[in-house]
Amino acid sequence: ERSTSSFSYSSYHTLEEIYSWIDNFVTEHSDIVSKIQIGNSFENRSILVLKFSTGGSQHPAIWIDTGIHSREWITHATGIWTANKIVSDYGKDRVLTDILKAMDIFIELVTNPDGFAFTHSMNRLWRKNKSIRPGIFCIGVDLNRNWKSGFGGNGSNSNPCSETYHGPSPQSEPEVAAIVNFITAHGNFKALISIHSYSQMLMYPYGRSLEPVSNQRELYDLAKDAVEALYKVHGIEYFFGSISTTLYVASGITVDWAYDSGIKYAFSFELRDTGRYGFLLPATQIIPTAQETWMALRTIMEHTLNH
Ligand SMILES: O=C(O)[C@H](Cc1ccccc1)CC(O)(O)C[N+](=O)[O-]
Ligand SMILES: [Zn+2]
Repeated sequence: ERSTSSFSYSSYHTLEEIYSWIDNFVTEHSDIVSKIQIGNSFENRSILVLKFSTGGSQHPAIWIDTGIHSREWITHATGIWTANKIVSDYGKDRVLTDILKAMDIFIELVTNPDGFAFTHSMNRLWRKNKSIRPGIFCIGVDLNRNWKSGFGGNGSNSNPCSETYHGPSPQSEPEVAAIVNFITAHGNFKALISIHSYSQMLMYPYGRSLEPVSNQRELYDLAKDAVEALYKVHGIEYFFGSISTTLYVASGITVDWAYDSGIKYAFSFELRDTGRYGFLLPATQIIPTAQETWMALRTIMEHTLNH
C-alpha cells in the first residue's frame, strides 16, 4: 500500500509487508528517519536499519534489534510499533525529545530476514538463519551464539543440527557480521538492546559466565526501574538480572559482545508471555506488549542520556 496509514500495527506481517512499510515510513518521516542497508543476508536479502536522528554528526547512539530469532514474531511487531511511537511522540514527550536532541536511535527490525521469510513459508517455529555449508547436513546458525565474545562456550552447541549451533567461527554469519561492522565503524554506541521472546525478563550481561560485570549494580537498578515502568502499563511482571543467573548460561551472545566492545548499557528483553502461547502470541497482544515495552525502553534510553 502507498502509506503507513493503512498499515495495521495490531497484526503480524510478512517480510515484504514490513519492507514496504519501512519505505513508506521513511518517506513520510524523512525529517527524522532514514533507512540504511548494512548488508545482505545469506540468501541475499537486504539487511535494513532505521536511523532516527535530529541532525549533528556522530551523535552518541542507541541500538535496538528485533527478530534475531525469526519465530519470535512479537519482537518485530513491537519494533514496528516502537518506530511509529518515536515519530509520534517526538516533540510531545519531553524525555524522548531530549533523548533525540542529543542521541541517535538505530532500530534493526528484521535481524534475521531469511529465517523470518521461512517462518511464513515453511516452518513457523524456525529460529536460526538459513546458512548452508558444504558437507553440513543441517541448515542454519543460531545468530545469538555467533558473536565473538565467549564464542563456542557453554550454552552454545557445535552440532550444526542444534538449535543453538554457534556456527563455524565468530561472526561467520553475514547477519551478525553486518551489525558488528556497522557498530564498530560508527564507534559511538552507548546502549544496545536486543529483543527476544518469550519469558517476560529484562536481562544484562554476562550470559557466558556467572561473573558480574563491572557496573552490575547500575544495570540491576536500571533494570529494576525499567520493569517497574513496564509493570505500570498493564500489570505485567518481569524478572530481571544477569542472563546467566536469571535464565541460563549462553555463550557467543549479542549483549556480551556489545558489553565487551565498550557498550556499558547492554540489555536483552524476553517479551510476553510466560508460555501459554509462547512464540504464537495472539496478535491481540501486540499493542499492549509494545506499549509496556516502550516504557522500559524509554527508561533505559533516558538513563543512557543522563550517564
Ligand atoms: O536462548 C536464547 O537465545 C534466548 C535467551 C537469551 C536471550 C539473550 C541472551 C542470551 C540468551 C531464549 C529465546 O529468546 O531464544 C527463546 N528460545 O529459547 O527460543
Ligand atoms: Zn530468542
